[in-house]
Amino acid sequence: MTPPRSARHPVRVAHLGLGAFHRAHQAWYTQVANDAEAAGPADGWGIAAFTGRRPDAARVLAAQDSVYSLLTRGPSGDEVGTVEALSRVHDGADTAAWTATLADPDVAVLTLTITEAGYLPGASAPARIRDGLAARARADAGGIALVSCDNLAGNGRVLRDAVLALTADDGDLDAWVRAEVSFVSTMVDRITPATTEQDIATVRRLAGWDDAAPVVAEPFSEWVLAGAFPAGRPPWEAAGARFVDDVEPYERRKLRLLNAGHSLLAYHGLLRGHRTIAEAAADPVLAAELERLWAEQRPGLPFDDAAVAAAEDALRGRFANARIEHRLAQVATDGSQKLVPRIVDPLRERLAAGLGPGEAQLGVLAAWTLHLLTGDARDPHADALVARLRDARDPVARASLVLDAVAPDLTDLARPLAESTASLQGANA
Ligand SMILES: NC(=O)c1ccc[n+]([C@@H]2O[C@H](COP(=O)([O-])OP(=O)(O)OC[C@H]3O[C@@H](n4cnc5c(N)ncnc54)[C@H](O)[C@@H]3O)[C@@H](O)[C@H]2O)c1
Ligand SMILES: O=P(O)(O)OC[C@@H](O)[C@@H](O)[C@H](O)[C@H](O)CO
Repeated sequence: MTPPRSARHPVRVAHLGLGAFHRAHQAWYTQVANDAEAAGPADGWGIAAFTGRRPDAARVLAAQDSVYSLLTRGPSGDEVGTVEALSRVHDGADTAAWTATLADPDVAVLTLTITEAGYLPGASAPARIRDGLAARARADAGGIALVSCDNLAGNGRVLRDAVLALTADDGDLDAWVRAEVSFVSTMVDRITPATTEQDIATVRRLAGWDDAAPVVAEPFSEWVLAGAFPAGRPPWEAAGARFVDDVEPYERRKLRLLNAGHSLLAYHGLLRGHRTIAEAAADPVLAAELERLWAEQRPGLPFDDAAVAAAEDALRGRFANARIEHRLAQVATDGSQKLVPRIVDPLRERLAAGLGPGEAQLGVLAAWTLHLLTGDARDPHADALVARLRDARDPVARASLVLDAVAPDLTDLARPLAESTASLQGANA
């Protein structure tokens, strides 16, 4: 049984990448915005959400009228709410629905959660966006804001570059995109692990209906945005979103403390036999390594010491929330993409500032190397690297290959990275 909807708002937002995070974050902000305005079926902001790669999420959600439960899981209890901000869901392969949605003049915003790899040259999302924008230009449907919600530094700029790379050979479309499309940069934050069977059972008990697509998230949530919305936007500030001139300081803080910390816990934690972020964070060796990493990442953060200390303190509590089962194997995916903004950029900045490479920073790259060599890594963009690592003739050659993949300008660090990897291997033997 699906709970009856109180309203289906007109579609004014499109979304690509119908994963857990979209449902716990942007859809929840939209829900709160609609609630705050007491929006009815004729107004408010409905979302048409498209899957990124597989149709599964759309199938399951369509069977329950796109309504689902959000289980907010604090350190000492659960709260369940119903989200009905999705007005309709689609298989991303449905190109007719996609182009019709983007060509709709009522659609003012396209949000994206397509993972870091989704922006690489050759990925499908930028081409789909180009096709959608071409349909919008043909329909003369006016400006639109594209809002990347992926964990990338300068995500608005990265998206703009990826889209413009595909419009360059079509002068009219290129000029239209440059004039009409706003690429909004964002910092997004809410720890949202993949939903488990156990979560589905918990929601069944708490919500009282058989939700096949609930999503679980921590209570903490943050969204900071910079950029124009030429056709308007939901009043997301009702749920705490902040609109600023420059999102970069917030992005840096998040990527270099939270996400870098996650990567450290994931690669070291898996080598030490842990399964979740909370388990790894409770390991005294890793807790100390995390503090060391945060100290090394500190120089590039544009906040005063008190603000950084407050962010770190909040993170200690968030990582320790053992009721959020955030699997290290999930966090460890796609390291070849994630490690650049999280670890390599801050490491590079340390070197530029005349500081030595951070030992904990090198330690994360060392742990990633050993993770790749286990053969368990899920990172399609590193498959060739894994094969070459296995064939490498010695540890320094191996470290050079790793650096070449994520930091080709830093191959001088091959020897210290090889030493770090050897010592980690010894410690975990
Ligand atoms: N989960 C979180 O805590 C969290 C927090 C902040 C930001 N994010 C961002 O959101 C992204 C998705 O996280 P999630 O938890 O929803 O993961 P998920 O696995 O639940 O969903 C991933 C979504 O991305 C789509 N996708 C994957 N690869 C793609 C590609 N190459 N092109 C287009 N679409 C693709 C999938 O189809 C799916 O819809 C993350 O990669 C991250 O950048 C997640
Ligand atoms: O989402 P990913 O896979 O890029 O990274 C894993 C986690 O670090 C990430 O999802 C965090 O939990 C999230 O960024 C918190 O807001």
